[in-house]
Amino acid sequence: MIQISGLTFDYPGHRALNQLNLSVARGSVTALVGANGAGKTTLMRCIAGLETPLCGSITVAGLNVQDKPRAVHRQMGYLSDFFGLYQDLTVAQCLEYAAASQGLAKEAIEAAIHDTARRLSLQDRLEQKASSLSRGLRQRVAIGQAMIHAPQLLLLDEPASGLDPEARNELAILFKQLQASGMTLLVSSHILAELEAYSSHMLVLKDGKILEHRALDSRSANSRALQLRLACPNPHLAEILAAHSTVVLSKTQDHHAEFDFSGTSNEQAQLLAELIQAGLAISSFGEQNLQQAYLRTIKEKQNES
Ligand SMILES: Nc1ncnc2c1ncn2[C@@H]1O[C@H](COP(=O)(O)OP(=O)(O)OP(=O)(O)O)[C@@H](O)[C@H]1O
Repeated sequence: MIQISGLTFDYPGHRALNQLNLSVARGSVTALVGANGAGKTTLMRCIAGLETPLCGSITVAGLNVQDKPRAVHRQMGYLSDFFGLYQDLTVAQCLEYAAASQGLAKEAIEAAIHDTARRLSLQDRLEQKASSLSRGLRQRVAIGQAMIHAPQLLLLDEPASGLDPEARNELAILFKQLQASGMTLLVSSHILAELEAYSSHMLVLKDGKILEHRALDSRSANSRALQLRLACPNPHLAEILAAHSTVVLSKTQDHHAEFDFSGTSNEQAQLLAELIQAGLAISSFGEQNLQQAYLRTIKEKQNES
């Protein structure tokens, strides 16, 4: 869906993106993560055709973003990290405005408003003014504006910032529904637990470069990152784990280990049984979450450089 080759972007006196190469698969949901200033917003703005790179090329659905920005915009929705709504417009008017500016035919607009409102559970709010909406509802209207033209690709910059846990959960459910309907999503956030609920891939940026881009779905990966925690420390933990040919250790302490495991779920269950049999008092055993995977990536790459 997105192909990027040799992308470099400079702000005056600062290189924000440095020779990025990237391919984002159709139908994926990619969590775009990285520290403040890593280049996430700049990357999204370049993909959205809102910035002109120094060099490199970006194509979306086979269309070159610089050559055919309007055609690309028809395939794409973009929610900026600082979006605004016209306060005096009702929700229906906000959606109508977005539909018209996306070039939807007049006769298609009414249906698009109702379809979008239904998907975002905004049907009961259509006549309410934007100024009277809660933060979560405003966010949903802004997402509605970005997707009213049924784009193939949705770029969302910090879509959950400022939302309460319930609204975040609703957003995660929505993103899963959008993915199920065939949409490709690129979503940036600092809250990794939230991205984990719906992401299929993780793209880590650091200082304008890609640190890692990989699938999160362990069912499609050859190996998965597991972690184990002990109720009582055991000085032989590393030794016991290392005896298994399916295990490649990445970090061990007396009470905690992180490792890559290559094997089926049955073999994983077998490993757990053998570790318990070996006398380890295991209090938790399972896949690393996104936050742990992210911190591990950052650490590994730091050690490499
Ligand atoms: N208009 C600008 N002029 C100069 N430098 C800028 C400008 N906008 C961003 N930068 C710099 O470019 C780098 C990348 O910024 P960007 O906003 O893309 O990062 P980010 O990963 O989205 O950060 P955050 O998580 O804080 O939103 C940062 O070092 C930032 O200071």
